[in-house]
Amino acid sequence: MCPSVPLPSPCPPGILFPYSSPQLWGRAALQPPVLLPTQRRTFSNNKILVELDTSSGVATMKFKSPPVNSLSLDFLTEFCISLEKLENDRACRALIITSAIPRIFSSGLDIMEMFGKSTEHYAEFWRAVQEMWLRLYGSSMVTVAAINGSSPAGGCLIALSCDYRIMVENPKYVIGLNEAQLGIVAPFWFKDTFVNTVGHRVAERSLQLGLLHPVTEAHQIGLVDEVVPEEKLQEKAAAVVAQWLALPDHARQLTKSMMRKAVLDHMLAHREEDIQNFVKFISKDSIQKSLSMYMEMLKKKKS
Ligand SMILES: CCCCCCCCCC/C=C\CC(=O)SCCNC(=O)CCNC(=O)[C@H](O)C(C)(C)COP(=O)(O)OP(=O)(O)OC[C@H]1O[C@@H](n2cnc3c(N)ncnc32)[C@H](O)[C@@H]1OP(=O)(O)O
Repeated sequence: MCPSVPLPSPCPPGILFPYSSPQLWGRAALQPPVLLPTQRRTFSNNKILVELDTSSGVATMKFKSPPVNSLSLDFLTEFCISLEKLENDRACRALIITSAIPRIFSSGLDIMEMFGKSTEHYAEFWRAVQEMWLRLYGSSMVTVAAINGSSPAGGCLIALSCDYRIMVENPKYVIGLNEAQLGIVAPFWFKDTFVNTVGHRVAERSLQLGLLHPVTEAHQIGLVDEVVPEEKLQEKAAAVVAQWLALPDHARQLTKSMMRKAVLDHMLAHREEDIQNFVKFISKDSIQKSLSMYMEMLKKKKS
């Protein structure tokens, strides 16, 4: 089958036809088929650092928003811009997402964005959360979450939206959709993304109890695909990416799209309604009180 990129015609003499080599399938196949020295392109903002190795087509994205990589409106905006840049870059075929903050992958949605703000702000914030998920879950790149710390709620959603999850083995790290513990509810597309990863029964129990799973348990239920020691994480992520990139991009991408289309389409069809539901829900006094108590609890835990 032909890739969806235009074929060079005629094939230049003296070189292998680029599409015959699995390593050259896909967007990077348009590069001239000569051995190039490793080339790195870096771009950064104050929340995220991205390094693209143009010879392998693999980008590494590091969250670097202290103290806990919470997903504020600014963070989500920078995240979406970075994803868009990589998606539109023909030299990029894969993305590894990890954290530069010790012990934390991401603490999830920034609770302060959902507390004591205007309805307009809630709507803008929620649209940004949706946008992040649409871009990541619908990405045509190979995406691997290299989870080097705890990853509750929205942080877990980022990991779930990737194609593969590798987590560092550490008894202190947890991951899961713990919204119920905060007195809030994971929206249907969080739930669908979770169900597509761990299956209905496991998701139902985990969501209702708002469980944060220790790493070994997360592995057992299929929430993470592999567990590795910290020092092996990047090496493992690179090996997984290489395995996935060995396939023709168009076949992998069409398969990914087939598997995820129903969930993405469902959300797109109900996007505005979902924003209205969020604004109505989060503006309730009882929900604001729950969030306030949760933040208090976090602060007390420290003292
Ligand atoms: C009918 C249905 C309609 C649909 C309605 C939809 C409803 C909404 C759905 C929302 C979906 C997703 C929600 C979320 O993602 S909510 C966020 C959930 N996250 C958590 O529960 C994590 C909370 N944090 C922690 O457990 C810990 O902080 C940590 C991440 C394990 C790190 O622990 P630590 O000891 O290293 O650091 P700590 O001292 O606790 O924190 C440092 C400071 O950071 C603040 N902070 C932590 N997490 C958040 C956060 N998510 N948002 C904002 N701020 C956060 C913490 O308060 C500390 O601040 P300070 O130093 O005391 O000022």
